[in-house]
Amino acid sequence: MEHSSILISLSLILPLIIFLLITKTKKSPKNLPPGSFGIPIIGQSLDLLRAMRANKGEDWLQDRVRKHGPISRLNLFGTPTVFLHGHAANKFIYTCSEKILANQQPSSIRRLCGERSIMELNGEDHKRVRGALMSFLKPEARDTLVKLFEHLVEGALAVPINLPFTRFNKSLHARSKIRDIILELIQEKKQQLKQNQDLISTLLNMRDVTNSPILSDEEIVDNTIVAMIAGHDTTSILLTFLIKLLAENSEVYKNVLYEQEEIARGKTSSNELLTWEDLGKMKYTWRMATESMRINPPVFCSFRKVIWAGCMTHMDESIYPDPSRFDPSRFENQGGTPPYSFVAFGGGPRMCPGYEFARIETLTLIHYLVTGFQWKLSLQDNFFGRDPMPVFKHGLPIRIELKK
Ligand code: HEM
Repeated sequence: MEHSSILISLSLILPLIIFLLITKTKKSPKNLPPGSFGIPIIGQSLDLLRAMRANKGEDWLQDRVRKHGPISRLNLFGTPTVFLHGHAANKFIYTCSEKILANQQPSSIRRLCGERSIMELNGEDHKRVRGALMSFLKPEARDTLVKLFEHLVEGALAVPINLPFTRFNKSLHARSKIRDIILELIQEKKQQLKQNQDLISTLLNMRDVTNSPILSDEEIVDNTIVAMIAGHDTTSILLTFLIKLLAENSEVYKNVLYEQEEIARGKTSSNELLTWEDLGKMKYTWRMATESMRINPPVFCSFRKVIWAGCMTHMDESIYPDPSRFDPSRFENQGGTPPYSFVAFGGGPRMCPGYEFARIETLTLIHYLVTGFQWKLSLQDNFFGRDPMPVFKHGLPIRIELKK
């Protein structure tokens, strides 16, 4: 072997030997939960991501619970962390003070969404930004930039190694382009001084008692990115599941159609828009959407300083008997269900501020879809994996036509 190749081999193997020696000789402190942190930075990330892409994320976490119990340590997406499981964990996380469990995302999400995004902030800063976002989330929001956001989301749960051709590197590039576009929009909107037409002008126009802007430009950039990610993929994946469900389950379709046609019949013309009152009448349709999110929650796991998959309570037999059965009537009377059992939108002070917005989008789309169109799935065998959001392997091709 040539000298140069020996040197290259040594430089690759030596760090690994040193790492193994260190981890062998270093005793883990007694008060850490069971488990291990694995290889630095990578830890168990690749294992979990592989399981999620095969839609086996829940099984992977269940195995962990069987092996180490409901609390264990691991290393995910560049951050040594603690995994918590179960209904008691949901209750603890959603109700405990931020002094005990401050919000902190894995470093991949932090670097893609920004240091000043709502998901990183705590205390008064969190309240200020959340208030600003919530005051916008009443009217409608949407924009272009879809492709860049797709790239950005792909790297949200990834090992945060920024080397050329890695997913994370592609996502960071997408973030930097999105940041430039949003900064340019901020400058444009500052000159136009238009009132609350969209998310950015709403955030720009917000003033405190001294008439100073409530959010800095960087905070507007980071939180526009979060609102786009949190608001786009979540609702669109819910709608994808519902379109599939309605095509496959004739009983559910019949009930939804009956409810929506009743509402359409109450209109004097087909151009008359839906009202708040109409949305309130769509009780069965929302129960169907809720049951769909119970079985297939769009958001699989969340992070504070710990990671937990709160939605695993959705499959707890003692809370939801025969949990794999699709049954919207479970949500008719919620009296007997313990709090923090259905957590598709999270809970506590960090519960999804887009809940109402997502409900309006979903109910409105389903109304116009079932009353105006009929459709069939083009593919029968189609399964989904999480990447990190649920994605159907072949998309969801459908044959759709106007109702006669
Ligand atoms: C079906 C639709 C949706 C689902 C299932 C969903 C789910 C969630 C969940 C589980 C959380 C809490 C995560 C945690 O506890 O760490 C959350 C937070 C959040 N969601 Fe949603 N969401 C949806 C739609 C939306 C929409 C439409 C928007 C905005 C346009 C939005 C904006 C946000 C924001 C900004 C946060 C962070 C809140 C904070 O940290 O205080 N979401 N969402």
